[in-house]
Amino acid sequence: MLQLKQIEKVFYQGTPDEKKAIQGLSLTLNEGDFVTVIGSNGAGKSTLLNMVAGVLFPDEGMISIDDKNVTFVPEHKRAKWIGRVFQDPMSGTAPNMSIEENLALALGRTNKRGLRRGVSSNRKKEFQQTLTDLNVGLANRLHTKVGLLSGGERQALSLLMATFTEPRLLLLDEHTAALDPARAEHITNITQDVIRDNNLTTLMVTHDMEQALQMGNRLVMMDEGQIIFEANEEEKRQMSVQDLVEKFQQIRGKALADDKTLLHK
Ligand SMILES: Nc1ncnc2c1ncn2[C@@H]1O[C@H](COP(=O)(O)OP(=O)(O)OP(=O)(O)O)[C@@H](O)[C@H]1O
Repeated sequence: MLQLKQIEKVFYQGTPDEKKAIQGLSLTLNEGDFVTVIGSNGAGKSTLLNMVAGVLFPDEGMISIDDKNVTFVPEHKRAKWIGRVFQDPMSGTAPNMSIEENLALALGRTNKRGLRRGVSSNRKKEFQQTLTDLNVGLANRLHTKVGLLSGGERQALSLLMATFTEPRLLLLDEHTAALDPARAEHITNITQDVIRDNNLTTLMVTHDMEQALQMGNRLVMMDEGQIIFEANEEEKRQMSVQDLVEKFQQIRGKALADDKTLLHK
C-alpha cells in the first residue's frame, strides 16, 4: 500500500554542515498495517514522515502509495490520501474557527463540494454523531472556537479531522507527547479505536517505547537515517522496553540516546 524504496535524504549537501538524514531506507506497509517507529534523537523519524507526506522530497529513491509513484507529488496534492496528526495540539486546526468549521475544512480538503456547501444540517448531525462516538465531551460544542479547547480536546479533534475523510494512510507524529499522562492515555485509546474501526494503514512515530510495543502490529527502530531493527506482532508481544534498549545497544554498540525517553522513564 505504501512503499519506500532506497530513500536517501541529505541536508546541506556539500557543505561542512552536511547531514545524511535518511540513508538507503526501504519500508513497505501492507493494507491495514499499523507500524510504530522509534529511534534515537535525530534518527530521521520526522524526516521520514515528512517525505511520506510530501513536505520534503527525497534526493534518491521512490515513494509509492497504492502503486502510484508519489515521490515528487507536493503535500497539498497528497492531502486527499493522507491524514496527519502532529505533536503540537496547535497544529492542524484553525484556532479562530469553530469545531464545526474545522471539521468542514477537513472535509473540504478531500472534497471540493464540502467547501462550497458549507455545513448542511445533515453534515452537522454527522459531525455530532462522530464526536459523540469519540466520547470526548465535544458533541454539544460544535460552535466553540477551537482555540478555547484543552490540548487533549484539540488532539482528539485533530485525530477526527485527520481520519474523518477516510485517508488511505494515517501519519501520527508523536501526537500524544505533549499531553499529560491521563490525557495521553485517553487519546491513545481513541487512536486505537479509530484505526481499528476504519482499518487505517498507519505510521506512528513515538518516543514512548511502551506505547510502541503495545500499539500496532509492527515496530521499526531507526538510527542514523536507517532502519536497524524490525519486529512483527508476535515478536513485539514478547518484548519489553528493556529488550528494546538492549537490542539497540547490541546492534549499534552504543546506548540509545533519546532525551525524551530517558526523561519519561
Ligand atoms: N530541515 C532540516 N534542515 C537541516 N537538517 C535537518 C532538517 N530536518 C532534519 N534535519 C537533520 O536531519 C537529522 C534527522 O532529523 P529528524 O528530525 O528527522 O530526526 P528525528 O528522529 O525526528 O529526531 P527527534 O526524535 O529528535 O525529533 C537530524 O540530524 C536533523 O538535525
